[in-house]
Amino acid sequence: MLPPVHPQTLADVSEDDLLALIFPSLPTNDSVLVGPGDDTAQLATGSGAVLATTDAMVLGRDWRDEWSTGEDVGRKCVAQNVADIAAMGGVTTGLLITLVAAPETNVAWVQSFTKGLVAAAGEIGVAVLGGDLSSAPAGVRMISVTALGETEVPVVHRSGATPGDVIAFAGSLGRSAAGLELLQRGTPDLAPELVAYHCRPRAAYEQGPVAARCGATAMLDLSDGLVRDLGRIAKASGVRAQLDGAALAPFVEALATAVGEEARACVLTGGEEHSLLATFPDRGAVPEGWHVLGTVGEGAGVVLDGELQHGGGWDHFAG
Ligand SMILES: Nc1ncnc2c1ncn2[C@@H]1O[C@H](COP(=O)(O)OP(=O)(O)O)[C@@H](O)[C@H]1O
Ligand SMILES: Cc1ncc(C[n+]2csc(CCOP(=O)(O)OP(=O)(O)O)c2C)c(N)n1
Ligand SMILES: [Mg+2]
Repeated sequence: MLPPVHPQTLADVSEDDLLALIFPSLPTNDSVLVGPGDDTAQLATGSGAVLATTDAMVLGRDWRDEWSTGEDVGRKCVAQNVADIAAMGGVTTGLLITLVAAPETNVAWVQSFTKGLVAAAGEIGVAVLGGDLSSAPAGVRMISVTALGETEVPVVHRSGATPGDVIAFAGSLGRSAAGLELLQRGTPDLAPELVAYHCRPRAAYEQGPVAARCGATAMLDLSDGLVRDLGRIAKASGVRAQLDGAALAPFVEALATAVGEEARACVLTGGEEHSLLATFPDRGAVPEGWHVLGTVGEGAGVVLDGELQHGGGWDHFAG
């Protein structure tokens, strides 16, 4: 349990004071040989190889304090990274958390962030191994999370799809983007469950290793939009990804009441969903609970009902 909410800003406390608030609640697991507090952490590995990934979140770009609580941000930064490990077929074992924040940041925000982080990591048995704190100019706050993981099965790359494969996903489509759209319109009450998914995504992490065991030929997690991310599989594999509009229709319809005409764009180009998208050698190999969306053919790019798809999706720099 975290101590009661703190009334001060970071300018009022020392780094050690702040760490003393954070450390007691951090989750651990059996792989942790040295946890937070020393110069590095030490993690035992069973498989002889480590999966490593990192993802950053920046105030104003990845979240707004009017829309997301500290707890939401804590949960989301875990989800983003754990989904990346799952997308290789792996299981996350530990996380390193860097918090860079302006001195005017409330200590209560850091406590709320830690609560979300601890909850999301603890629920899936992931240890928080340590991290770093740094100050920033006024108005700046960012989080960087590094996740470490392992896999008992060979990793699944983006590059293994071949013509004849089936495209499928586990999780949801367009819900995060629809939630963001409602926040931007100022009508979050129209579908609070979509807003909740945007603020606190929880991907089907456990399906990553399942897909790997079922022979997935390529896989990634949907962070920048279905068409853009599928295009990455197509490009890495040297194939054409063929989406079937009829297979996508129910996911578009499910969002139509909340966001109307935008529903299709949410499904095709919405980011931050963190569902797993994979290709399998045939329909029989697609695991239970996965939804088939199309097939892999010869050529390049992504087509929807035969029509080549251009642009859309999230890009930090090109917009
Ligand atoms: N600044 C960087 N230096 C080196 N490699 C990077 C950097 N940024 C991203 N990458 C690598 O580029 C690839 C694509 O990154 P990204 O789009 O962030 O992946 P993801 O959507 O899985 O988070 C990843 O393999 C990532 O490790
Ligand atoms: C205030 C705000 N504006 C816009 C967005 C939408 N947004 C921010 S990042 C992103 C996509 C992916 O993020 P990134 O951290 O680059 O994921 P990666 O591809 O590295 O996994 C999206 C759709 C948001 N979450 N919050
Ligand atoms: Mg990234």
